[in-house]
Amino acid sequence: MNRKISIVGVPCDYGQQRRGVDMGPSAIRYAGLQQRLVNLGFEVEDEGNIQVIERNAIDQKDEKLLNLDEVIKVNTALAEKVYEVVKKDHTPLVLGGDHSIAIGTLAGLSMKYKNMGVIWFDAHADLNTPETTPSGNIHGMPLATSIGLGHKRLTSILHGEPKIKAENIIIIGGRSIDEGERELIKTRGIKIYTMHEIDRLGMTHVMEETVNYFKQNQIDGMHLSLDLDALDPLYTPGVGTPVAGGITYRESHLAMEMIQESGLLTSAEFVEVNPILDERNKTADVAVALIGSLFGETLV
Ligand SMILES: NC(=[NH2+])NCCC[C@H](N)C(=O)O
Ligand SMILES: [Mn+2]
Ligand SMILES: [Mn+2]
Repeated sequence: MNRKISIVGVPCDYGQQRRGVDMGPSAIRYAGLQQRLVNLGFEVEDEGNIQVIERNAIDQKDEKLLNLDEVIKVNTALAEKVYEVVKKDHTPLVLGGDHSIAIGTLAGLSMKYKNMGVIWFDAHADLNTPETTPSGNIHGMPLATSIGLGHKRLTSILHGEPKIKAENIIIIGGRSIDEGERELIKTRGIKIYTMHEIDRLGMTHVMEETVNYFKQNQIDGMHLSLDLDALDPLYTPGVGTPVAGGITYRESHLAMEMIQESGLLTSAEFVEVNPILDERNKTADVAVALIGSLFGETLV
């Protein structure tokens, strides 16, 4: 990982229907992100926010994929930005916004990494397609999109190839998986550690297996996409789609520390922080604490 980090904010809430997640980047910055990274010895460049058109100005069209045009616009701009960041060899740290922004992040990263491993830390699998989505919300589709499944205009952002390989995905924390997603997990052989495996094996074992698996696959980069709803809502109440029975604060820190220890990490994104639903910025505080561990903070 390069010691120069580029922060990119994406104040996008078009991938789902609750307002407020567009304020995520601001809340995470406010929680002390930059100083935290500087204290760890990183050179930090805040690239500012991707421009997102004000939601009030858009009338909701009656469409199957909600706000498709806006999601495409944001993700195209983000993909180009992330590509710029990796071209100058900086480590991208992307702040959401809802999880639809992973479409742009992964597209940008795919320009540099051809065999990238992706850790999808999430209560959900985000593997829906226009055919299987129960909601029409594009934040439920970024993983499917990135392996080349879904609306052509989404899968062809930046280039027409799949952005990542299904066998290079590991979902951690899953506990709300839709029928169509289950099918894809089976047919595509996508690796997933649900809460069942986390309870049964323990987070240490899950992370050891994750790191070993990626080493076996000879990945050329590793991206962490962390949806704050992976944690139990007890710790991160400020999310739009909370699911009970999640990862604990301690387990999530351990996972971050073990990713850091692996030395494989090359980029990260933290998404779904919704300050309107939060309690005194608790969820953004957790995001920044996790980023601290991910980038090398230790207890002593
Ligand atoms: N990134 C998220 N929080 N995604 C939640 C997705 C929920 C549900 N599976 C859907 O497709 O609508
Ligand atoms: Mn989620
Ligand atoms: Mn998600």
